[in-house]
Amino acid sequence: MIELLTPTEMQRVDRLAIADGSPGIALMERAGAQVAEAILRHFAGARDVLVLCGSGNNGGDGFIAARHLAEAGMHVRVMSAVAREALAGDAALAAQAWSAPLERLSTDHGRPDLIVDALLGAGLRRDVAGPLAAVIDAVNTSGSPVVAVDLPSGIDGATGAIRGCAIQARQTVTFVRCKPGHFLLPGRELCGERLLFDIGISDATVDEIGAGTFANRPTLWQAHWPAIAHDRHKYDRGHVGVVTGGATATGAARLAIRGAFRTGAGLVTALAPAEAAFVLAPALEGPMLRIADTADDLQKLVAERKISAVVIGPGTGVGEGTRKNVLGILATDAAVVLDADALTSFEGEASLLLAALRQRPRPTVLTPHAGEFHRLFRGLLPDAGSKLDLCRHAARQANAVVLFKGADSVVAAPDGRASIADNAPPWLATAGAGDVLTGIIAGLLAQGMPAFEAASAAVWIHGKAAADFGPGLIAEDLPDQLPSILRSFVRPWRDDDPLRVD
Ligand SMILES: NC(=O)C1=CN([C@@H]2O[C@H](COP(=O)(O)OP(=O)(O)OC[C@H]3O[C@@H](n4cnc5c(N)ncnc54)[C@H](OP(=O)(O)O)[C@@H]3O)[C@@H](O)[C@H]2O)[C@@H](O)CC1
Ligand SMILES: [K+]
Repeated sequence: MIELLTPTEMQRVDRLAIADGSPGIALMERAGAQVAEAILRHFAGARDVLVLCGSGNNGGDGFIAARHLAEAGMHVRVMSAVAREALAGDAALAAQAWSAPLERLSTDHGRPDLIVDALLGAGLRRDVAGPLAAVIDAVNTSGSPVVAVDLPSGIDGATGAIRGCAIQARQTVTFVRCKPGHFLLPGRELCGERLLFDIGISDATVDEIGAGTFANRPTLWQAHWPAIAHDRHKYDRGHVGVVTGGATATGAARLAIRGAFRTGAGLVTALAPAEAAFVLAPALEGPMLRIADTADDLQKLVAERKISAVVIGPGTGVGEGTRKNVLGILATDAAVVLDADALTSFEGEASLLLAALRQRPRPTVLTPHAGEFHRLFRGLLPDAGSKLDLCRHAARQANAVVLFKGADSVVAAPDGRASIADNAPPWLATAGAGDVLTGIIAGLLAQGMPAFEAASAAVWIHGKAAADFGPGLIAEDLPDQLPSILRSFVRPWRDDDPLRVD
């Protein structure tokens, strides 16, 4: 269930399911029943429930949930945005089955134990304003917990944006598949806890849509996890090169080095300017050190040392030197991760970078945070668009995998696939965490994992490492969290494994 469907894709799935013989009202009956079941399970103590129903099918789900909750003994009031006669289709059928009176939608809610938000779901088409906005405001200030049906009203299911104003829910009950708006901020925050229910639409029906957006979960990428065969030596496990800054700026590269090493690269080499050698040498034990003062030196080392993946950017400085080094590295056969200064050095000269990327056949991952993303791609992408849309455009333009970092990190590939992560805790926003991330990506690329999967896996592992550690995390803690996470991806043991001793 890792596909994320936009409201438009969801409507297509809906139509396919109906054409295959599941009547719309049957789907709505199951959706409404699931909402009621979730409420009975999670808000069992609620007595007075207020259900707010909109004019479309989201409201239809609300009428059905109201019926089930009343049958279960709760005291239920229903407010409707329109009169019964003004409802159409399945929503009209659902309202008919609610025999108690309908109140007119107003801000006069009292203080119910629970409010069910069935005002707007996948059919949100414009910004919320006027009386409906006043109702949403009243709900948000009422102090009553809210269960949202499908989406918190006012959240755009495709983008996670607040359209005018939106409900802050305690829990959101959605159906079939989550939507990008459940994962992208601020939508994710307004959903509260997210519950996903099956309403009888088969995976085969969802497959027909050919979704290209996925929740970033191990099931998305674990089939590509690098296998560790016992007959391999360290050279077969990939060689990561990390370009470092000068004598006073080697910390970021050292974090990347540790991330790459812990991720399982067989060899890691610091590629450092001569002035940094005496600072770096005592700080490296397993990783090696080679001197590279120019782009030529870097190219030679990559070829001679058979370096399979290079990180460049953390701490390397913004300017001509880094620009030349990046272009030199991009001309090699190594997989490349471009971060931080490697991206900012092309501000205003993105065409130079894009030209080099477009003719490059090897895997490349760009890892900008929001500031770096907008600086690099300014003027090259549409003015408006969600983080997901912009990241996809950027990946196509750059012919590279783009990882747009943040609390809702998006990874997009040039072929249109994208993943959205939701597992990064707030304390992961700490200096140097991004440097470790570049090392994890390079460590996976060096071991042969494809770029989209490697970047997505690295984001998930990075978030999990931070969540496992907990508050108080500093970037230096992240690499040491990796072994316990990676253990779960090692291939299962076999009884006939010659090296197995238990
Ligand atoms: N997919 C599934 O599998 C299933 C989906 N189901 C459910 O159906 C829901 C989708 O239903 P939907 O398409 O009828 O849209 P919905 O969210 O009710 O909104 C449309 C109404 O809102 C109105 N409206 C729009 N924007 C507005 C605004 N800014 N401010 C004010 N009004 C606004 C719009 O009015 P109009 O634009 O016509 O003026 C129209 O009347 C989905 O979220 C899920 O809950 C389940 O029942 C079964 C299985
Ligand atoms: K809703």
